[in-house]
Amino acid sequence: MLSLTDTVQDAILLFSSMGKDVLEIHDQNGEAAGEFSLSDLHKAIQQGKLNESLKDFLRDQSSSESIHKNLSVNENEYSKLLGNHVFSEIINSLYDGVYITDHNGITVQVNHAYERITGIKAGEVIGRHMDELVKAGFISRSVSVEVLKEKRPITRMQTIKDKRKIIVSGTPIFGNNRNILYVINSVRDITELLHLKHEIEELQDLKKLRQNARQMHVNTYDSILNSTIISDETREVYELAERVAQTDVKVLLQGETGVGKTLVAKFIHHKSKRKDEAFLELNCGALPANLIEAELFGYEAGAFTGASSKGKKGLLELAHQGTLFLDEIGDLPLELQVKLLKVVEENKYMPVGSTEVKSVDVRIIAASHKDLAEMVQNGLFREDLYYRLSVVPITLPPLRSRRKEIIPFVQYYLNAFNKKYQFTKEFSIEALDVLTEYTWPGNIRELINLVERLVVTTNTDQIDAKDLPEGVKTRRSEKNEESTSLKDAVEHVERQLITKALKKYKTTRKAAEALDVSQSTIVQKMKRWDKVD
Ligand SMILES: Nc1ncnc2c1ncn2[C@@H]1O[C@H](COP(=O)(O)OP(=O)(O)OP(=O)(O)O)[C@@H](O)[C@H]1O
Repeated sequence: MLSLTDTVQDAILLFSSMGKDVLEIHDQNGEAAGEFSLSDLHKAIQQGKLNESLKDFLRDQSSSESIHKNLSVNENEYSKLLGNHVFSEIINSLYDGVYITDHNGITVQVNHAYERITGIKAGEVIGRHMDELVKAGFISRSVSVEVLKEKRPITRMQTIKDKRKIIVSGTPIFGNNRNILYVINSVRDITELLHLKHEIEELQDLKKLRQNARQMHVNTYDSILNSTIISDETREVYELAERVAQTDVKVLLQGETGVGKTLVAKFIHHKSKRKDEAFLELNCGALPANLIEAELFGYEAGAFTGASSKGKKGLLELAHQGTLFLDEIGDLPLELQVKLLKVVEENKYMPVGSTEVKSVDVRIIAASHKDLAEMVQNGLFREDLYYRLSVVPITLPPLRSRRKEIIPFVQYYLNAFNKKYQFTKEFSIEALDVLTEYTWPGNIRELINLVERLVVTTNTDQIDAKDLPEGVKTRRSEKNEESTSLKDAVEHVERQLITKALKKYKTTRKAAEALDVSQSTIVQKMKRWDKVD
């Protein structure tokens, strides 16, 4: 499970996650090279050798053990010692907890550190048998009892109340005739250590994210799109958009509000042969039906009350040879859908109040945040129009499922607003953490607005988690229940386990063995994740 070059710290995490007492160590060829036990870990912690490699640590131990002698002492001397107040003072001055039981498993002494670490008072346990204390729920299992049974030193990692993790090492003290007189347990709280290790790892992840963010800024498109951030998570979308830009094929962009549909439409236009002609936009959800009709198809002079006496050109005509982007197409009333179908199928239409059929050469890109396929099923959107418009459907995922992009977006817009308002603000790591966890119902648009607001309203150079709006802070914890499907959650766990195993074993074959799955399962999953990334 471990390699010789791993450090003692790496072993702590593995012990904690695997719940084992002994872990195998492998050399660089994957061959078994020894074992690392909980009692080795305990020694390493006591000797402050957390950053030492397992190879160095085990080498040092074997040389020191060879000079270690087993002391055997008279029983009377011990019982005198235990009652002695100098001895009590000595053990009370230790930082680690000490718990002593006699040969029957009855508690005879505990020190202050033990009380501090476990919250259990000496008066509650002294004179009581360990089995009784396990039954009463003070501890989950007794290392002393195991030592008495097996007559050898034993070390265990345990979880006590408040989910604190402790490491307990029990050592038997033998009398002259090799019978056990006492068991001395030393107890160390390693919760803090584990915590620190997690924090270090999280910081490293964050650092990597920031580096990626920098690379992504370089990786932008030119001209109008030089502010487009294209991450691994959206690269496929933009690559597809670039391919379809070469032809006039109809594209339907789908995704929640603010995910970047308009930007992709502009991107297609600017990558197409129409790039020097107009790109016009109509939000079908923003106007009543009659006005949409007038806007889109134009009207003849005097076509309706209030119409301009000169008539008006419609967007279709104005976008001739260019691109017309119809946003929120799902809101287009059914009667106008018929008219649009004629444009899409024949490139022909009639302005309002006119009998003249006009021809037009325009590329139409439609977008919707509603599920058009479902609308078709419910009779709210024409099926023929749906199929005509969605020859190439492109779906933009919500920001909450493109988490790797959040920090790059935040940093990018932070720079932009710092420049605009002449500030040099920065986000604290905690604030970035909260922003990464947030659900972003308004997606990138919401993120841009929030960053601008924070840059302008905070009065220190560092924007901290406490400066974020309440909604952002509270919606983070709801996120998992709200937006993670069971499938996503399972995939997330699978991915974590496989990544960890690959890191450890280096080859898919060995990782597969460790996880008890076939090698092809791992390879297939990795291929799928590669695509998603
Ligand atoms: N990849 C990107 N890089 C940088 N900014 C982006 C990116 N994608 C979107 N944005 C910005 O996010 C904001 C919202 O994007 P956009 O207007 O394209 O979303 P939308 O999906 O069309 O929203 P709606 O459905 O509400 O019209 C815009 O300011 C846009 O410039």
